Amino acid sequence: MEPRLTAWFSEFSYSYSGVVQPPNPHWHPLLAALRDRLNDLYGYKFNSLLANLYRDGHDSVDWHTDAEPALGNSPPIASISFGDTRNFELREITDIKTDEDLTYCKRIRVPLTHGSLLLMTGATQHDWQHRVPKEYHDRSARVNLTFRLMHNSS
Ligand SMILES: O=C(O)CCC(=O)C(=O)O
Ligand SMILES: [Fe+2]
Repeated sequence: MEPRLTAWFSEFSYSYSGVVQPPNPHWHPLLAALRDRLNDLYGYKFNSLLANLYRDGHDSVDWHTDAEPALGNSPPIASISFGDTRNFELREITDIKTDEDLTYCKRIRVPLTHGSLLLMTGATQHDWQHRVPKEYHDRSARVNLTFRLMHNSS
């Protein structure tokens, strides 16, 4: 699923892909300021953050949806990137069940550059999977902040 390093900030715990992140309410002031700014801008109530460090081009996260029950239906996720550019890929999984069928599904590739903000809302987590694939070119470190809205402890 991933080689990458992660840190979790939330009053709630978070379980995904067999990983359990315990509650960690010790927000760094800069991260809390970013969270509050996003909430002011978009009217969401982001209360949690999964921070990801891709150390180089060998770090990655495989195809997944962020559809944990504690995120509720149609979860909003705001993703801010710093450091080296990495490709963020989406593939549509509507009505598709097998890996074989996924060969010909609709795909989108977005290079996420330093300072970029990507918002995933609506049915994105229901209808699409996403990943950050390994790169075969040299890549230096990239930090990605995914702000999430947890409804209860999972
Ligand atoms: O690194 C990214 O841009 C995406 C990270 C991601 O999908 C996740 O942490 O759930
Ligand atoms: Fe994700």
